[in-house]
Amino acid sequence: MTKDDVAGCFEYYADLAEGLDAKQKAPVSLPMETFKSYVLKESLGVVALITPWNYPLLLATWKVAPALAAGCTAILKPSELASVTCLELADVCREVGLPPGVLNILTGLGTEAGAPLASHPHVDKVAFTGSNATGSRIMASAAQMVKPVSMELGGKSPIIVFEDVDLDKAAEWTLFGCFWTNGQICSATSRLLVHYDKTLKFIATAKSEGATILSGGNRPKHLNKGFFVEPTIITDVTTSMQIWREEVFGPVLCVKTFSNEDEAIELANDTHYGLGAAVISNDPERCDRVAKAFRSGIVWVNCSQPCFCQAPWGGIKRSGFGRDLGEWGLENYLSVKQVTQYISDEPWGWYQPPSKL
Ligand SMILES: NC(=O)C1=CN([C@@H]2O[C@H](COP(=O)(O)OP(=O)(O)OC[C@H]3O[C@@H](n4cnc5c(N)ncnc54)[C@H](O)[C@@H]3O)[C@@H](O)[C@H]2O)C=CC1
Ligand code: BAL
Repeated sequence: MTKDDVAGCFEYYADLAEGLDAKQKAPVSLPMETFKSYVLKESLGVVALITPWNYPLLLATWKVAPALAAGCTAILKPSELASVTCLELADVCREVGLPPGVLNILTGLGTEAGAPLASHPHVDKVAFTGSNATGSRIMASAAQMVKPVSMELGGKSPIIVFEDVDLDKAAEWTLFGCFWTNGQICSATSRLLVHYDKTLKFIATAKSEGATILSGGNRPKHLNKGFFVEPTIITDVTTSMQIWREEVFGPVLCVKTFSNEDEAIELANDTHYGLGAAVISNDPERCDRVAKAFRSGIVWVNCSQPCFCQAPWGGIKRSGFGRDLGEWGLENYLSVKQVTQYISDEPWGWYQPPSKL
């Protein structure tokens, strides 16, 4: 899946790059006829792209493709846990004729490679995807030079399942939304809010489909080595518990019940994060209401996790700011310059001409 997504993302931004020239010199309407003004979109310059270990190539591509499309020179610092595919990407870029120095890969530890890169005075912008703790450190060092940053951080995303749905479909999206790629997804919908009436049936369905209910959380018996955790579903959670509030970045789904729409929305939004959120219901008006009420950057209706490079990706609150993907991802690497011209033949008239007397 990743290779196709990577190629698709480069193709998408190649198209947007071709369209950029036509967007130059967009006129700005002014209230005075003696002036005219237009806007230039210019590359930000040298950008540092710092990326995490999950989806190492795809998440790097979400930044490299728009940065190059915007005309930036990029220094990509991949995760020290998963750098190889990014080095391969550099080889491909060289093979297809990208001029030397336009894309640079800097491997190494966060403290030894990432931190000096982020604080380097010749870096014009830092685009970061990773944990909140690292994002906060990068923001603090960038602030010393008033350097722009964009932050794609963690989440603890909710999925609300209303009582009017087909249970099998809801169960599939709920499991996919949390357990896909072992839950190592920033936007994993790991807090399930399910209407009370459906709870027992929902759990029974999940049981019949082989999920581990109220037990998981252990190392699978047949895997003695490595970092494996059974898919885990936890009920009887309170909203003050760590498991409800903090990102696990693993296959753990917390379940709470609600009795009406307002309560579901309140529980969904009761988090410092605001990346993804999902609603499952057969009532389109309710889906619209809930989509508007969610405090998040991404909303999925009757699904969870689909991701298209044409649509904006990113969060609010402590999930970050700025957007990857879509035309918004390109804007991340462009600055906006106004050019305003005085077009009248008359003098400006601030200084009165000397008296003829
Ligand atoms: N919002 C989004 O789109 C996404 C967010 N994430 C988040 O990423 C996290 C998991 O990724 P990790 O690699 O564990 O995150 P991490 O924050 O530990 O590392 C991310 C990158 O930052 C670098 N780094 C570490 N310390 C640094 C420092 N002091 N200065 C500069 N760079 C430094 C690392 O070497 C790595 O390249 C989760 O919190 C997840 O939610 C992951 C994917 C997508
Ligand atoms: N699904 C894109 C990468 C992520 O959410 O971690």
